[in-house]
Amino acid sequence: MSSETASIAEEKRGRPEREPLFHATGVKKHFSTDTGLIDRLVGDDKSVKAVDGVDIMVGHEETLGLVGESGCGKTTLGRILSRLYEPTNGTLMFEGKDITTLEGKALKDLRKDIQVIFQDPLSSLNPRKTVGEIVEKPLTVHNIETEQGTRERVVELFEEVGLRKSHLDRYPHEFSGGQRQRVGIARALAVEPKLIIADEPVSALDVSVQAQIINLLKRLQNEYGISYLFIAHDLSVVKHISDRVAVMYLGNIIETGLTADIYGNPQHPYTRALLNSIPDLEGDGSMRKNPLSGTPPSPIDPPEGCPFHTRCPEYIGGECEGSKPELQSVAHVTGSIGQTMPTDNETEVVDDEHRSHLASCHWLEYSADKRRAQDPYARENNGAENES
Ligand SMILES: Nc1ncnc2c1ncn2[C@@H]1O[C@H](COP(=O)(O)OP(=O)(O)OP(=O)(O)O)[C@@H](O)[C@H]1O
Repeated sequence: MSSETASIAEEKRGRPEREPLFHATGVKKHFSTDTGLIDRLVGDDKSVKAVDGVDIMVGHEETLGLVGESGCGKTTLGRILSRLYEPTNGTLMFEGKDITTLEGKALKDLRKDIQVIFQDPLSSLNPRKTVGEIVEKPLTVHNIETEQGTRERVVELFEEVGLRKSHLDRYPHEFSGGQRQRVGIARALAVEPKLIIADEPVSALDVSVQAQIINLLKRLQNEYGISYLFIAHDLSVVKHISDRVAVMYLGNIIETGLTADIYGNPQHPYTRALLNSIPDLEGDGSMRKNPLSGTPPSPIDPPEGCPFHTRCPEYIGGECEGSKPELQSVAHVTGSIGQTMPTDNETEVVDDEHRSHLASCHWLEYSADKRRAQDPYARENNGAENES
């Protein structure tokens, strides 16, 4: 780490900010479909409800993992947060400022703070440019002057991400998938962003290369003080990198919490079923009890009430089909499963049936989230726990 990057992380840590880095509320993205005149006249809403009312926070220097089955809206949400898509509804607050409708120079400046890394770096790297030119471009676009000069800064960025100076004049197709992802990371890092939205950044890579990229992202987080929204369908990868996890289903966040809580003590039936769908690799490799079955309903016509009720193993009838549950803050779960069920910041003892009912009907947000997301020092305080 250069002294320059060390000071970036130190400067970010020293700021007395208490609000989350990113706080989005009531976010919706409804894609219109080509409906006929009659549908439009009778007001039949055939839009794709890709994101359907999401509240989400990302804290300073933290990694929030975003998981859920294919088509649940992860990419759409990531694109809204990075302002690549306009939200249909909702408010996006970044560092306490409303960025929902930024345009022109203000939006260009925001792009410096929020960068995106894509799953397929080949399609996001210009094939006609050398990788050196690709990494240099954001420095020139944003008029970023560095002490050592642009070319030397590009060399330094290459070294930061594990590439060599001799790679500078090669083209993207001359690299392996892992190396291309490193180029994508160097390009994002060039502008020293505060938040990187990483959309399935390792999904296309071999397992050993995945681990290298994850370790690289963690190291850069420590050096530069970056936050990540890490989108992935692979729950094992998310577990390794995330401080907190948000679980998404059919355009909604249905549970968020510290990684250890989500994986060790999931409360929502969907989270439990999703985790049960990972083969038990420490056992005999078989599926666990009650894995997910079926496929999600269409986001054009999501079910009334709890969107998961059509597949929920804990479905209890009419109540699940009533009003759509709200994400609720609940006390941190400390007991073993079934002994306690948190409700509205209180912990009360309930029987198993009541527990299932509550878990089915209330979407859960551990109150520990809020402490963490509002505390810029939380990562340092909790870092040791996460590494064990
Ligand atoms: N531009 C679009 N127009 C219409 N529908 C869209 C558009 N983009 C996404 N969708 C739909 O919105 C829903 C959410 O898609 P999205 O790609 O955000 O999900 P995802 O969780 O990222 O899925 P995956 O893991 O497969 O990438 C899907 O039903 C998808 O078909």
